[in-house]
Amino acid sequence: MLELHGVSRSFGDRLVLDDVSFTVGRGRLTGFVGGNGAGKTTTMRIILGVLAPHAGTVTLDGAPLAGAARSRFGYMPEERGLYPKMQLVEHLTYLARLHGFDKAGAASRAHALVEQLGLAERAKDPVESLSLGNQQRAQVAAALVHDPEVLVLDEPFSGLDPMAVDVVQGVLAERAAQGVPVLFSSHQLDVVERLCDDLVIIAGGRVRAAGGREELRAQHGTARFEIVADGDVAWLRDVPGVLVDELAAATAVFRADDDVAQQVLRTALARGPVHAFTPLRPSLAEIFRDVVIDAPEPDLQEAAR
Ligand SMILES: Nc1ncnc2c1ncn2[C@@H]1O[C@H](COP(=O)(O)OP(=O)(O)OP(=O)(O)O)[C@@H](O)[C@H]1O
Repeated sequence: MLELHGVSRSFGDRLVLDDVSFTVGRGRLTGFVGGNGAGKTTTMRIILGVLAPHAGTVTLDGAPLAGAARSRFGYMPEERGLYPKMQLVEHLTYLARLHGFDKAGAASRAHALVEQLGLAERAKDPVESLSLGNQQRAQVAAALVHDPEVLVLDEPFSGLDPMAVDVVQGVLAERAAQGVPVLFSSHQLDVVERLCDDLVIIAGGRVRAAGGREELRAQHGTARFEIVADGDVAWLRDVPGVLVDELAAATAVFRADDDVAQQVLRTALARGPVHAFTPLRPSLAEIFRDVVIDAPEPDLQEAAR
C-alpha cells in the first residue's frame, strides 16, 4: 500500500498542500480528482520524489521511500515528454534499455506494450506523427515499460476517445489486478466514476473525501429512491418524511431516509404490484459538488501564517 501521511508543501509563502493524507491500496484503481490548481500534480510529484514535501511522509508498505525504491515507480507526467522524431517502438525499446533490459528483452517489451495499447499499426511511426490520442497511449506505454511496482499517472485519460479510454483502462486494471497500486488524476468525473475503485477528492490543497467509491456514494449526497408501481403514486406526497422530486403517474423519484423508504415500499405493496423500487446513488459529480463546492473554502494562506 502506498501511503501519504500529513504531506504539506508551500511555494514561497503560498501553502498549496495542507496535511494531505490518503492511501492507494494494492489491487485498487484510485482516482485523484480535483479542479485546476487543487494540488494533484504537486502531490504526484512528491510521491515520485521529484519534489520534496515540507512536512509529512510517503511510504510503501510502511517503509519510507528511498531513491532506489522510486526507480520501480511508473510515472506519466503532466508534461508529456517523448522524443518527437523517434519511432514509437524504437522509443519504447530505448526506454526499456534505460531501465536495464537487454537488447532483446527491451525490444520484446516494447512490442508487447505497443500491441497492448492498440498501437501496433503505428509502431514504426515517429512519435510526432501520431494523433494526440495515440501520443497519449504512447505515454502510458512509456510509464509501463519497466513493469513498475507503483503507477502514478497525471491525467492519463484526457483527450482520449471512448475506445481509447477503454483500452487504457484495461491496461491499468490489469496492472492493478497484479497488485500494483495505481493512482491517476482526472478532471473527467464520469470517467473516474466508471473506472476507479477508490477516490481521493482534493480541493484547495486539502483532501475533502477519500475512500471506496461505493462507500463515498453511501456517505454523501441525499438518499433518493425511484418507485414504479401499477397505479398512481401521488399518495407519496402525503407520507411524512418523504420529499417528492419527480412524479409522473405510476412513477416517482423521492428523497427519504432508509426507514421511511422501507415504509413507502410496504405501503406501495399493500396498495398493489410494485414493478421497481430502486435506490438512486449520487453520482460522483454530485458528491464532488457536495464535498468541494458546497464546503467553505479554507483559507490556506491564513493557515500558513
Ligand atoms: N513550481 C511551482 N511554483 C509555484 N507555484 C506552483 C508550482 N507548482 C505548482 N504551483 C501552484 O500550486 C498549486 C497546485 O498546483 P498543481 O499543479 O498541483 O494543481 P493541479 O491540481 O495538478 O491542477 P491542474 O488540474 O490544473 O493541473 C497551484 O496554485 C499552482 O499554481
